[in-house]
Amino acid sequence: MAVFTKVSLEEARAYLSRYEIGDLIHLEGIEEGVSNTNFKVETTTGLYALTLFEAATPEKDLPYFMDYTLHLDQKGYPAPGPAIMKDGATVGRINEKPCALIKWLPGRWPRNPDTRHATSAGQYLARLHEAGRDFPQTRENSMGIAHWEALISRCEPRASQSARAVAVLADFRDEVAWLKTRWPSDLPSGAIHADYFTDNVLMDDEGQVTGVIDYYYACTDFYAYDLAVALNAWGFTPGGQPLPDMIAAFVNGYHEERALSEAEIAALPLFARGSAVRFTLTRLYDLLNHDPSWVVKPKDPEAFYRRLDYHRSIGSGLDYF
Ligand SMILES: Nc1ncnc2c1ncn2[C@@H]1O[C@H](COP(=O)(O)OP(=O)(O)O)[C@@H](O)[C@H]1O
Ligand SMILES: N[C@@H](CCOP(=O)(O)O)C(=O)O
Repeated sequence: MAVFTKVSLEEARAYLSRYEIGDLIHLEGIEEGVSNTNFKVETTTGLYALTLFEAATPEKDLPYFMDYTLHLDQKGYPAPGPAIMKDGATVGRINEKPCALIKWLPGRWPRNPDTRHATSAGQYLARLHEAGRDFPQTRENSMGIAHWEALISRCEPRASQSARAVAVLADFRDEVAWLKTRWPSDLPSGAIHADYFTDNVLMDDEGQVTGVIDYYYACTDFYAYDLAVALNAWGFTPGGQPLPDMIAAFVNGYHEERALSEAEIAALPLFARGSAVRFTLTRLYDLLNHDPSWVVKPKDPEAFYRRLDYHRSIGSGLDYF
């Protein structure tokens, strides 16, 4: 469950009075999610999500996230743009937590995605990149390759309890060194989502995207890296076995909307390896630092580590198509 911070009806009413969005009808805690506290809010003018940002989301970056989603929303992309307060602000505070009221988007994330879902998701990732092309702000990828060695170092002290974790981190020392010598420097780049997982893409009953949420890792990086993150999320079983048809459906959906260059296609296996390292590392860090009394269950790092074997076996980016 993800209501880390409670909000009473009185507190919600007082906060919502800063907006011109009518009167509060209903406030409901959302159990899903692992990072932030979310509520579904119904007012006399419509539906919204109220997010209270917990420690995982840096407060200093909230203006970037709000401006980016507002930009996408204004371009007609189905992103949850923030509601704007009477004084022009988009970020407020409830119970000492920074918070924002954002648009509620229709749809449900696909629990059992098939190739139809993957094609639509691929198309909408490409549209996200196109819609953000003229977004003028930048944000460094705080989970990008420049940070993986430091993340390995932060995992190592606690990893010594587990022979498996020690072996994975030793493998990653070599892997990151190898990736760094080959990482491209001049591919098309811009605003990326950086966490385009199935649970962040809302869809209708026909498997078509209705909304893309959770922009709290958004940053400036290569578009093809964002695609590789998404292929790792959509193209494997929950346990980490590859689903080549899903990978092909996603990548072809993307390519239809935004044609990938030869250099971007060539970089895909490298980016897919890097993104498998990134998510294995953050999941491992969370697992090693998990307190069993916490309600949120840590995600499985092994499932992401297995993806690395698959990408190491790929000869060319064209093999994903
Ligand atoms: N703007 C929104 N529109 C519709 N549903 C939303 C919206 N924001 C959050 N949700 C719902 O809340 C859940 C958790 O939100 P999410 O942003 O993924 O939380 P976390 O960052 O904690 O993982 C989502 O799976 C979705 O069901
Ligand atoms: N998608 C990441 C976890 C990021 O958490 P979120 O709750 O902010 O989406 C993973 O699967 O490791």
